[in-house]
Amino acid sequence: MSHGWGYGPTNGPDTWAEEFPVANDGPRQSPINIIPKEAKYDSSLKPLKLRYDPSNAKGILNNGHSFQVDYVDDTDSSTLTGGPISGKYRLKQFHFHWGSSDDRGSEHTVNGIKYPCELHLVHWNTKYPSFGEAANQPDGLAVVGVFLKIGAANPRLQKVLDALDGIKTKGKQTTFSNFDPKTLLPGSLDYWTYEGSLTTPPLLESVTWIVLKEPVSVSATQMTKFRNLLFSGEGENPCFMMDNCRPPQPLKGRQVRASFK
Ligand SMILES: COc1ccc(/C(C)=C/C(=O)O)cc1
Ligand SMILES: [Zn+2]
Repeated sequence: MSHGWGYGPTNGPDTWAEEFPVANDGPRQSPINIIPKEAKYDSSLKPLKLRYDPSNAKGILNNGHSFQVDYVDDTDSSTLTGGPISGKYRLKQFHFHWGSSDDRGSEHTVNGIKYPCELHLVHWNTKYPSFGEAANQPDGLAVVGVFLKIGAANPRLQKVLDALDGIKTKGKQTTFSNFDPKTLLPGSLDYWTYEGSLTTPPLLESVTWIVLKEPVSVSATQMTKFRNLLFSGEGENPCFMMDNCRPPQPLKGRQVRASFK
């Protein structure tokens, strides 16, 4: 039976370096703790431009580590431009990381503070022929991170949360159509940016991170729906999906820039 990486006591983030040495040796691992006072305002940073076609949404999948909403990415109809990046990056998927309680769950932290959940919108650089090729390039990926903070129920999340009952176990997927992920973003697109990596194996150091300063809301009841997913497959011992978050990694001299004063 494949052991495989995960978030448990025997296969969690502290064990990943056994199969993926970059976990410990890499100079640009993610996530990180963001210290706003140490971020440098960069007036050359452009505003983010996110243009998504809702009809590109194609499915929702429980991948055994999180769930992801996948997008058709064979044209430039859902793209990220501007911000710290050059050129055009296509939306591939979005997914979340969350905790077992409302005091933890995000991967990035701000002054050491954890949010209960973090959304990642994954994009790839169209100067490369595919996501797979781009994922192996230092400027191949751009991930927009959005913190979720406990508050009023977020109606923008509901369509995603209502789909989770259909993908409870690892490997399950259903169609998921007509969804604009721009509706998940906060009012302000102010961001911090730094050069980092995927936060799950293979932990490729190909990500320009764009972490939004302003969180969006999620209610405690909505958070229970995330935690009702299973890491485990149908017919396996049930293991509820939570704390699927890698802790912050050493900054190793990297500069975090801010798009705002
Ligand atoms: C092996 O294929 C992979 C594709 C995507 C990813 C991502 C997007 C990881 C992350 O979000 O940290 C990993 C593997
Ligand atoms: Zn992620």
